[in-house]
Amino acid sequence: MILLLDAGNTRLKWGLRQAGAWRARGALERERIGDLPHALRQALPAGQGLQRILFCNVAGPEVAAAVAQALVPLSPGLENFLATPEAAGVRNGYARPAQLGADRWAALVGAWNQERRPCLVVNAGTALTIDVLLEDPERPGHGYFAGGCILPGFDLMRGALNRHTAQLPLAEGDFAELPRSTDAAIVSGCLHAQAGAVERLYRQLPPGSPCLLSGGGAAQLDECLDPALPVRRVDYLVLEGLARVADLPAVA
Ligand SMILES: Nc1ncnc2c1ncn2[C@@H]1O[C@H](COP(=O)(O)OP(=O)(O)OP(=O)(O)O)[C@@H](O)[C@H]1O
Ligand SMILES: CC(C)(CO)[C@@H](O)C(=O)NCCC(=O)O
Ligand SMILES: [K+]
Repeated sequence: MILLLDAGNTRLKWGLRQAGAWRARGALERERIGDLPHALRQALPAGQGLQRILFCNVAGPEVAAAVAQALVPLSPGLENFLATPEAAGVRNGYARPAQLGADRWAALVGAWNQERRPCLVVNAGTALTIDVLLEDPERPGHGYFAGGCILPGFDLMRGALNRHTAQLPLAEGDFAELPRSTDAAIVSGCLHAQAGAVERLYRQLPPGSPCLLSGGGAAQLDECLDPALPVRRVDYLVLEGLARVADLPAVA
């Protein structure tokens, strides 16, 4: 059994994989990382241990330490997954490839290996990331991460308005094309900004390319995207990419 871990800034997502298939997946709030061994023991078939742990972390050293600590009783040792210039058939176009968030890189690897064609890779989490994945002009059949954007996620956007103004509440409610209340104006303003950025970056792709949407905010964002956009909702895209890397034969 292999354990794949995606530590984001809000939640830790985990997946157990065996013989190329998921045995179990789940998510924990970052304050509940101590519950990870319990969740894993419930999911692991009796008598089965972990052969390998692949850890993708963009949440900093404290979270890394908490995860390592929680896994001591189970752990064969954590392998850190980091962005590299190339992985599993995808080339990283960042000026400094190692600067790219490991979660974005894993999602891009997962996306290419699912789609094998250009796509927009969107993760609506604590941050919203919108990444352009093309076919590599230098290596047909391979993926090329051509660049992408980082925005505040929905909660960060509406939270910033609330914290830094006198009159704006922590808005709740539904999206409206043309809002007529303060709450709707804030909720819709944040979602218009996010959807607009997705639709603008989508212009970088060949017409008809899929837009892969994942993360805790995916459903909410999906509701206000242009219906003409070919959206594909993918749960746990980062874990899919990590699984692809873990399933590869080790480089000698
Ligand atoms: N039920 C929900 N309805 C609407 N939006 C939601 C919901 N749950 C989460 N979100 C939005 O999703 C974003 C964060 O999602 P979540 O807490 O699942 O983090 P995540 O996708 O695990 O991100 P990270 O990888 O950064 O931890 C926030 O912007 C939040 O507003
Ligand atoms: C953008 C986030 C926060 C998204 O989780 C993460 O991928 C990150 O910290 N990235 C590092 C910077 C970058 O990707 O350019
Ligand atoms: K994040």
